[in-house]
Amino acid sequence: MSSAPTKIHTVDKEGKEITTVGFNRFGFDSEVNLEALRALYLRAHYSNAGPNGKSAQNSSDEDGTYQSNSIYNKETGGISYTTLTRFPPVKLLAPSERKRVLVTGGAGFVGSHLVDRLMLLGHEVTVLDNFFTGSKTTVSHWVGHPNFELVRHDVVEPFMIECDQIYHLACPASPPHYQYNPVKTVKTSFMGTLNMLGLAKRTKARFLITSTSEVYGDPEVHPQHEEYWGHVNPIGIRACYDEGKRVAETLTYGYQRQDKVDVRVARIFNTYGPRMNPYDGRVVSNFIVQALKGEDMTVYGDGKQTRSFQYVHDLIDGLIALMNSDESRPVNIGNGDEFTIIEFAELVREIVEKVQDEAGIKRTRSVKIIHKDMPKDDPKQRRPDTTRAKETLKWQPRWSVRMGLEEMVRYYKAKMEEGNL
Ligand SMILES: O=C(O)[C@H]1O[C@H](OP(=O)(O)OP(=O)(O)OC[C@H]2O[C@@H](n3ccc(=O)[nH]c3=O)[C@H](O)[C@@H]2O)[C@H](O)[C@@H](O)[C@@H]1O
Repeated sequence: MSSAPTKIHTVDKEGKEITTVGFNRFGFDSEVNLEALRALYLRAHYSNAGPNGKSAQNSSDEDGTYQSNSIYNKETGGISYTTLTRFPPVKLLAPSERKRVLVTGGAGFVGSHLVDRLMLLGHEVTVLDNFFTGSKTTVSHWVGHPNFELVRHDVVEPFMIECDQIYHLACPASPPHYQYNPVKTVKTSFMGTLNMLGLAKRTKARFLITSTSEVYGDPEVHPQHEEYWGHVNPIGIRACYDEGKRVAETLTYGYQRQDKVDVRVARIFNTYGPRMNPYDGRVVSNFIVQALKGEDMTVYGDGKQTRSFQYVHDLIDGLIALMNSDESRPVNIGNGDEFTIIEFAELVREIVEKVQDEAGIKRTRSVKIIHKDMPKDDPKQRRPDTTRAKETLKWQPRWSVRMGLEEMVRYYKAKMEEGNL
């Protein structure tokens, strides 16, 4: 089903139109046009850069987006994939400005957005991924580009390459995924980080690890600031991830002290956006998919636990700013807008209904909120104190939760229409 084009009006928390993401800071220009990014993940009828939006730069793909398509045939049960005949235009940088960047976990949800940004900015990007939770489809629009390389590799094994910057993201991040094979999760955090730090030491590349708010465990300090040591159950079902990331931070600062490796540590708080695996079990993807399909939304426990959700473009701004800044202490990157999970379920339902109304879709039933058992050790509250990021990176989130959710709902809705969800 192809919908009529929807002019998207995206405003920031202050009501100002968002037309670009990123900024020129710390000698690194990370600014790109939002439409150029959207053309890589939103279908044309949801992008102002589509055939009717006219702002697209020499777009070659039929529908004005730079995405490879998957076409599902219901009758045969077969799926066919197309590749692009022309790549999205990237910035032409002087060789002295062009960085060789390694992104581990670059085919994952966050990794693929970082890759899009670095590629559009004109850098040379190598992605390492074992495709355990990442997927080739998230970066397939870059495969074959002269600035891009995709390598199937598991970071628990050493890897050699010459590079200037390493963004080390590789690790399953959703609770059902990281608990699926807890030994492998610890191994990935420990050995993967050890290998990548060894690589940084040899190449003198700057090393950034994406740590997590889960290092604070079930926090007794609220909101969480970077000086808080956390409250983690070291033998619980979440420990493989929490303790894995804690030891990864320990290793990172060990290499800094011992070997003078130039390190950056980002503690990422709950993040959502397009390309998040719809079945990875996290709350944002679960709620949107359930509401779009007209299924009941599953709130765990009484739903009074809180989370604070940030949109993926804000996170990428923060990661790039941190990498290029002089801040080597851990930095929280997250959005301070805190919701109880019940409130959040209601917000998602309202936004899904808005997007459905916009497309003239009639709902067959009203979506109910139901309760399921609370998973063990689930943190009761979480909100970042982002004073450090504000002071040292001059970074703060621009996307309201509502704006980001609208875009994510449109992304999943388009996937659903293609038979891909
Ligand atoms: O982003 C973070 O800071 C970290 O925490 C998250 O873990 P969690 O906050 O538990 O994320 P979700 O699985 O999305 O759950 C959020 C809350 O919603 C609840 N939930 C989840 C799924 C669902 O269907 N219903 C539901 O009520 C959970 O019990 C939890 O209280 C992510 O999974 C980690 O990748 C990340 O490092």
